[in-house]
Amino acid sequence: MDQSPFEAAPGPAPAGLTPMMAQFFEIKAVNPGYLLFYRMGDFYELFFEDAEIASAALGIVLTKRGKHLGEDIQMCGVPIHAANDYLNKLIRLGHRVAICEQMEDPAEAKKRGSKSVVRRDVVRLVTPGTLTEDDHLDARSANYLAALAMVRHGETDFALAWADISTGETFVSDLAADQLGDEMARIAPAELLLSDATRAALVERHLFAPAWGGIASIIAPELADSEAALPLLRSSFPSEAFDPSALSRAGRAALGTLIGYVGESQKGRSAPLRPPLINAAAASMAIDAATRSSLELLITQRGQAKGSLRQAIDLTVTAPGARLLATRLAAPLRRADAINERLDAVSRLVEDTLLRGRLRQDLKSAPDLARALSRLALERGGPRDLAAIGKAVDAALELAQHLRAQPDLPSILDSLTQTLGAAPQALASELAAALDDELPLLSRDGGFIRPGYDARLDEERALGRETRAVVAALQARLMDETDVRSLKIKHNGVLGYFVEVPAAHGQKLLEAPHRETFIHRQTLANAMRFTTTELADLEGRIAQAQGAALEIEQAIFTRLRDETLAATSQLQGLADALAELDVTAALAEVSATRGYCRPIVDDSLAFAISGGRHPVVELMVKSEGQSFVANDADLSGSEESGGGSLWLVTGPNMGGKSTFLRQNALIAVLAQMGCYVPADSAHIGVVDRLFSRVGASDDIAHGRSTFMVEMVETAAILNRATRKSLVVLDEIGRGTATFDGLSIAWAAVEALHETTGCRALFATHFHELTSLAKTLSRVANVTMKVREWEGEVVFLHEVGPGAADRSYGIQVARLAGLPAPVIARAKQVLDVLEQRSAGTASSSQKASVLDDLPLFAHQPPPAPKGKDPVHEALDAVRPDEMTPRQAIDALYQLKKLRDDASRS
Ligand SMILES: Nc1ncnc2c1ncn2[C@@H]1O[C@H](COP(=O)(O)OP(=O)(O)OP(=O)(O)O)[C@@H](O)[C@H]1O
Repeated sequence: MDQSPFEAAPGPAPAGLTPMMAQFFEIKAVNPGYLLFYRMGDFYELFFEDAEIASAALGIVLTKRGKHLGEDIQMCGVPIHAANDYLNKLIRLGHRVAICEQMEDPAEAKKRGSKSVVRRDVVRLVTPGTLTEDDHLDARSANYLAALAMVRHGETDFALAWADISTGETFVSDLAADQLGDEMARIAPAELLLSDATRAALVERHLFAPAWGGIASIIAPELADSEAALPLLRSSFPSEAFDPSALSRAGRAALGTLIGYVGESQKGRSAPLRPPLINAAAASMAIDAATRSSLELLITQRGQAKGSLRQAIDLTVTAPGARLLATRLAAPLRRADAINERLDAVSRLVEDTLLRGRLRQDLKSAPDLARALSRLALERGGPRDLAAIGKAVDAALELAQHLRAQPDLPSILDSLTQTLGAAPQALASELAAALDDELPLLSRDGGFIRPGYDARLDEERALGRETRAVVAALQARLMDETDVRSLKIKHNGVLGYFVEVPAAHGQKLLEAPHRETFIHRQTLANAMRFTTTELADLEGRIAQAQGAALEIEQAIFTRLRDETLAATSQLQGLADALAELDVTAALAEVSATRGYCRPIVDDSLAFAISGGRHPVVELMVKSEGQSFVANDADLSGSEESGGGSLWLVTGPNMGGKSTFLRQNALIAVLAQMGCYVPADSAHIGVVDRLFSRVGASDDIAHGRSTFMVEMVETAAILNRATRKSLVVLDEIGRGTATFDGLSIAWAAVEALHETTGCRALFATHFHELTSLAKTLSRVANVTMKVREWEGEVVFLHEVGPGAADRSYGIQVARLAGLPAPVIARAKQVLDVLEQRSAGTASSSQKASVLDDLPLFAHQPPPAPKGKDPVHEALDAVRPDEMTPRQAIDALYQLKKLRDDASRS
């Protein structure tokens, strides 16, 4: 884990150093934990250990530069023009970088004396959570910096503040200890700030997830002081809409930490953070980390986007739209009215294909307004960012026009129309008038202001052009005077303007009379270069005109940037509206083109899906030219009946159990994020918490076996699920001995039914469990149907009532390519085992088949039914009739019986 610059006090620089090294050490000391990119001319150079780390990480050469305390100084460097790529690589590898620039022209430094060092300072700390450049960011994902604070006494233990400084979105939420993991999984920050004390407390309470270690930055405790945070928060969010004193102490501390860190990393430039949204988490469906991973909402369990729900339904056409879609997918709503409002908007665009198409077409031309704005605010933006803002405003106005022409828009579309229609047209017109068609990335490159926009600029440019014409005239004159037809006036970065003649003519210019005019500069193999006083003078004038033009352009850029930033909050609102319209239209597109239906969402305990499909597997199966088999599910219940229903799903491996389980959980997620669902019809009572454990895997890296993981997760479900929750569980208890597993599964089903009353799907290979349907009123058995054909098993992927009588594991093993002799032997063993459990195998049969298999031969017999011997002995005890001696004997006898029983 890295330290941040807040932690260590600057140490003294070692004595006997060159002035430059002294400067290096001084700067390095105030930025511990960062690789120092030390600007030297056209390079960033790294020294000592930084150089070793960077050269290894970047695969660049490690060299030496001078000595320090008798040892070689290790050094490596990256050229300025490629620095962004290298920076990107280092950040991705988990390093943090301090960018140290030259703060003055080397000529200035020289004026102070030949030994004086160019002034340098760190202008920016680059960390995973504080990135803003497009090169460093995934356009379609948010990049959150989070800060976690803890107060020991108070109503809430923890608070989390998080922000994406590339867009300005800011949030703060009070959290109870058991919500921490869920929220961190939802937000998935790139960097987490917390104090050492907070980390220690989390570790002690087993709340510090191992994955957080890789993103944590430890900050000094002062930074997390809730009282010191108040004035900082007031000055950072002057808007009246936000009152920091309304936050909890932990909330203030978390947000204060975040703001302080952002300020420090940006070295005084202020990120355009928006007034924070408070406690937004409470409005969304709780989904814990294991459920997110099991359902593969944003990425698959292998960490890939391909195959995730997000990828399947993301038809957005803009990057901000894609980010919002991911955010909504990660946080489905839990208020029926809010969900229905979203569904109304989607529904309108599902019905109106023409409008949807037109909106999506226009949205395509809307650039990433929020990120452009953020870069401008952080003084990292260029002409292209200004142009992007102008284009986004134009697109917004166009979109508003289409929408305005529609009668009776649903409330969300109506308010989007208002916001889009109010886009600052004057600003966009100004930007369009000022900015040329082709734009450089950086304003310092100049040449981005349209001719005709600024009279003074045009004048300077004309002057530049004129002087260039004068250069051409001078070339013609010199040609005549020297009679060298091949004489040319050229320009390069080193010499500036110069006269060049082929080597054969060089001598001529070195001699009288030309040597009066031509001053020799350079001799090359086949050319000779000269200058003249007139040319030097002209060069000065050209440079001056260029400099003057650039200065005017820079001033115009600054003015346009300031005008744009003055509209920051309006533009941020506009960015939101564009993203929301994109998401709404994209969800409508998915819904309309894939045959999804609008779900009925209310506050009941309904969960009735007819013809449900898995949104991702369906695409996959169809791409292979097959059809997906739709299945119904009905887990509906009511308060009066004691809660929702529980379906026990049995069926062979590969029969489609996992797909069926997951598809129902995904349908709930889609419905509550405000999307249509892959089904013929769906009625869903809002799910407050969703739990899914399908396809549990080992967590060996963290020292937990499959079984342990499964039990920890089952415990979390049984402790946290409510009547309004949806629980989807696959094969609980399979990771341990059969009877243990069965009993745990049995008890879990009973608890879900009797205590929790949630809606649940429970897949199992323990066929014994299906008898629970006889005793528990809201438990029903369903099975994945299969057909046997010529000894082969055919999976129908169809859910029907009833329980499976066998698992077809051996058939699946054969499909998987297990060698024929192993399959044949397995069949033999299975036959005997089945007969034995049915009590029909003869002892000679058992002996002949199983003797070769010690593993099976020694399997313990099932525990005898009826009372256990300890209970029987206890029943027989008559304490009133016993002598003390007999009582002691009886006690010893009981202990022995107990020990015997536990051994057998
Ligand atoms: N409803 C369906 N329609 C068409 N194909 C399906 C359907 N359900 C599942 N499949 C196909 O069957 C494969 C196996 O499904 P799934 O993983 O759900 O089986 P399973 O019963 O959970 O198996 P296991 O118990 O081994 O985990 C899927 O990858 C998919 O290709």
